[in-house]
Amino acid sequence: MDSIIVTGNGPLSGTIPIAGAKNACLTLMPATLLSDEPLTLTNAPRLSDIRTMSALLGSLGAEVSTLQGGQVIAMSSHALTSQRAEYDIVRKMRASILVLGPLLARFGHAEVSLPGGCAIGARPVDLHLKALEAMGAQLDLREGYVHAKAPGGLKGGTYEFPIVSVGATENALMAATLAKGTTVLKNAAREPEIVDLATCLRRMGAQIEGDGTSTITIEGVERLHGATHPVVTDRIELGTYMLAPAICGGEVTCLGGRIDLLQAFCEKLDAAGVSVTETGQGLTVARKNGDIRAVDVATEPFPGFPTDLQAQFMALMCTADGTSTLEENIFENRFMHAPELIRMGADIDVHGGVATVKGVARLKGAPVMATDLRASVSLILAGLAAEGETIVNRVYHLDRGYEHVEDKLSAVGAKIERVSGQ
Ligand SMILES: CC(=O)N[C@H]1[C@@H](OP(=O)(O)OP(=O)(O)OC[C@H]2O[C@@H](n3ccc(=O)[nH]c3=O)[C@H](O)[C@@H]2O)O[C@H](CO)[C@@H](O)[C@@H]1O
Ligand SMILES: C=C(OP(=O)(O)O)C(=O)O
Repeated sequence: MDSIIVTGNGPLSGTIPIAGAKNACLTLMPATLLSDEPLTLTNAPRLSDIRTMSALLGSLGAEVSTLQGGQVIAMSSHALTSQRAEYDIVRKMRASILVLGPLLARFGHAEVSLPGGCAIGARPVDLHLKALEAMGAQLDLREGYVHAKAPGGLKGGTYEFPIVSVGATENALMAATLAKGTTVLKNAAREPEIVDLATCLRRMGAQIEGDGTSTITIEGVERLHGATHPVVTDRIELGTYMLAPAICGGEVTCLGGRIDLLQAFCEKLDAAGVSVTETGQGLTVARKNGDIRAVDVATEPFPGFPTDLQAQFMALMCTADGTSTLEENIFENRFMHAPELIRMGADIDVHGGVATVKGVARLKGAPVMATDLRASVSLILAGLAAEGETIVNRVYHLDRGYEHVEDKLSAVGAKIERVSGQ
């Protein structure tokens, strides 16, 4: 297993290119199942999760080829051989459940393994299923699989999500594009990845209105056609790299970054004493006057502060001036980075969904264990600011969501290297 070794060595300077969004690409790829014509994605990120989704689509008989080093993904589902997503692949990645809606909508039946929980929470898929049932799907859970049928096809319906779910909104949105009649999704997720999916589906001929608001209306069409679509910028990768100069000083421009992708996060950075300037190139980030102030944060669905940046923001708060509270409202177990940050000298107290962080003068390097994707990168950020060497183990979590992290950070002056394990 590979490890990443980070040695804190002062201010950073330069540019970091931000990739296309993992979480957009993972829902855009299953959209290919809705059509027998090719779907091509450009600006795709080069990540292990994307390879897992390619393998899943391949197991269904889709043709998936990657071009330009992985930045272009060309897919075709004209000769699908299976509508069954097997546990062996699904268990590797929860986003696999996103093939359910498209398969059911196009073929009238599908079997998809239930993904199971993961380190950050139980993460049920009940809302995905209820939204599909509102479109007439008949569902049966047997032997760990969802067996879904829609004899005669899905029919438009109205479904109000009891809580905001990104994945359930995506599954329902994709399914509704081929349902007969009108579907209205209420209390829908508003994340930029939902807007990106709707934009791509419209390019494929879907009729969708209201994406980006909490009510999405979809008029079903007979068939969707091929399209080429550029994946939206990864706002979580963007926010992560914006925190690098905030944590160790200097000035970094994140190429392709936009404030509207991360408004709530940028406001918290501003309150903490970090300036963010939007230019034609992207976002330029630097400390305003050297000091970082403690700032309270509560995670919320978009447009609120993203849960996927909570761990990284905690790394910043570890050496802030004062005490901050970080409230996690999306996942029940998303503070696993806290004990590892404590090993690096942080002062953090976790009670239920709230972490209280008292800023310390300096973190100290230590061997630490990555427990999930965003926890992993928070330890790297902490390592950039720490005295001495931090060794982050189990970096396979990191490779799910960050391409070439060591190259991107080295390019702005960080001392970071990957060490291959056996
Ligand atoms: C691949 C992808 O895009 N992943 C993102 C997506 O995950 P994902 O789509 O899985 O997250 P959701 O928005 O669905 O989850 C929000 C909350 O709803 C709960 N829930 C969800 C579905 C359901 O059927 N029942 C239910 O109870 C979840 O357990 C969680 O507590 O949005 C999350 C919230 O922004 C991000 O952290 C993930 O990075
Ligand atoms: C939680 C995340 O991803 P996933 O939903 O794929 O587990 C994430 O990207 O931070």
